[in-house]
Amino acid sequence: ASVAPEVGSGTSTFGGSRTIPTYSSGGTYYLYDTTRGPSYIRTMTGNNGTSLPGSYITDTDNNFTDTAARAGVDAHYGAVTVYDYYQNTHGRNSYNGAGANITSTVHHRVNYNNAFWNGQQMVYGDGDGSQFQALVDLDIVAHELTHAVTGATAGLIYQNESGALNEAVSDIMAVMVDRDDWRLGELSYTPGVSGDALRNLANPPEGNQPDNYADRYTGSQDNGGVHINSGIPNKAAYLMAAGGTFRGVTVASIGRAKTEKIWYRALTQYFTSSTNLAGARQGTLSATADLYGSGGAEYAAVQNAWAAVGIG
Ligand SMILES: CCC(=O)Oc1c(C)cccc1C(=O)O
Ligand SMILES: [Ca+2]
Ligand SMILES: [Zn+2]
Repeated sequence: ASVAPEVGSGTSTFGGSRTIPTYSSGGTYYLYDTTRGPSYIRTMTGNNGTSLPGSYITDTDNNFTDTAARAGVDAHYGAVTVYDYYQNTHGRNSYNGAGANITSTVHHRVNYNNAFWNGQQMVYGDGDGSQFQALVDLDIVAHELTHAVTGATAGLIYQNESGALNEAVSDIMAVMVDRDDWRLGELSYTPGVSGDALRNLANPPEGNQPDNYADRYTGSQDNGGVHINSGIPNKAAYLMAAGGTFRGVTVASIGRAKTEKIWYRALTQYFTSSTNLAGARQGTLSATADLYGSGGAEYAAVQNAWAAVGIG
């Protein structure tokens, strides 16, 4: 058929190749998926300008190897991977739970060290080549799409403690999608330096974040420290999943699978727009009680994890 969904491939920014869903029409191939819940999941290029969504990324065959296509290949791979995570792990059909279409745009602006969800779509910069290379690491894609999930559910206000929780939810879901580690954005961050990451949920201070409530930032920078204080709930989530003794408190590991279920249920059933970090403790405890009861190892681990970071 000259118009059909296809399975294609493409070269990744980070080396190697990705298998990606594509669409062909009249011999032109597009980064465009029609095989999942949404009518489309599509990845566009901003051509290093500011207009959105920009233009389609195309190829004359089903193997996207052009250098200019690499960021698009990764963003597209990430978008469908994160879609599948929410559908398969949490039974959620797209960020709104009702199959909303997903658009991503890469090559936004010039040397842009940012990635964001603008309320309608995901947008990715190329980085300046020093602080970042293309910000299309799977962790980052999952972080951005989770901002959309949060926006469609709890709507956590993006400032002060509710904003730190908003950021933490995005980081926590991101490390559950990119399940190999507790680091965030390591492929995109500082291409000239190996072994570092944008943030590390196992050890937030590595990313200049606090890992306990007493050390929280109370200033006005960064919308009241949303990317700073997220280290506190991030550390709590890490302790729930991996366990450990921290600041004199021992937390028994409950594993990643239970931890992601607890946080997803807390986000979608208990968190509201004004939930602060004390409210995050309460919401995750309520979610744990719903899922596993309030007398078991899971509930104790959640209690201890928050206590270890100085909350509750
Ligand atoms: C892990 C992804 C991330 O933090 O993206 C951002 C960057 C790189 C700069 C500013 C804001 C964000 C964000 O999405 O919070
Ligand atoms: Ca990672
Ligand atoms: Zn964010």
